[in-house]
Amino acid sequence: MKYLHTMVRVTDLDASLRFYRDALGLEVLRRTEHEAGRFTLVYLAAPGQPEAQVELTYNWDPEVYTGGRNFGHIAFAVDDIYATCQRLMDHGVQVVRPPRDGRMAFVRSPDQISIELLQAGPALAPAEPWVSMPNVGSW
Ligand SMILES: C[C@@H](O)C(=O)SC[C@H](NC(=O)CC[C@H](N)C(=O)O)C(=O)NCC(=O)O
Ligand code: NI
Repeated sequence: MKYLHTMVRVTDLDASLRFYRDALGLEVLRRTEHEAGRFTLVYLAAPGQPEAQVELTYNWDPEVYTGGRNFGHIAFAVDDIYATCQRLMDHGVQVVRPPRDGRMAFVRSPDQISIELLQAGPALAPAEPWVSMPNVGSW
């Protein structure tokens, strides 16, 4: 068995690409338009990790997605959690759980999907502004 992808339905594909591609740094591997089913699929992955994908599903006809607590988050290891969080903030993304411990942070996608960011290797040394940055809501 081989892990392929996690699929999330998105309400605004352009906003989601600005988040997953531009802010988070994932690369678009493939995009398919499905006229009959009236939906678009976009597959993304971390650079150099094409085997572990996020599949964005965009239904052309608007739907309301009520996410249950059963879905937790999608997690990524990052080389520098401070730089990653700064880039996300520079793209207008709120860091709901700042990396005060130099190790873990959470952000949410435009559709409120939780994204966990974990520092690869040892935690970074405590540093401002992260040390004194409060949580924002839940994740
Ligand atoms: C190609 C493979 O990775 C897929 O996931 S296609 C699965 C297929 N997706 C859709 O039909 C997308 C549009 C649909 N309206 C939806 O929102 O899912 C599918 O069978 N989806 C059903 C599901 O529960 O994922
Ligand atoms: Ni799929």
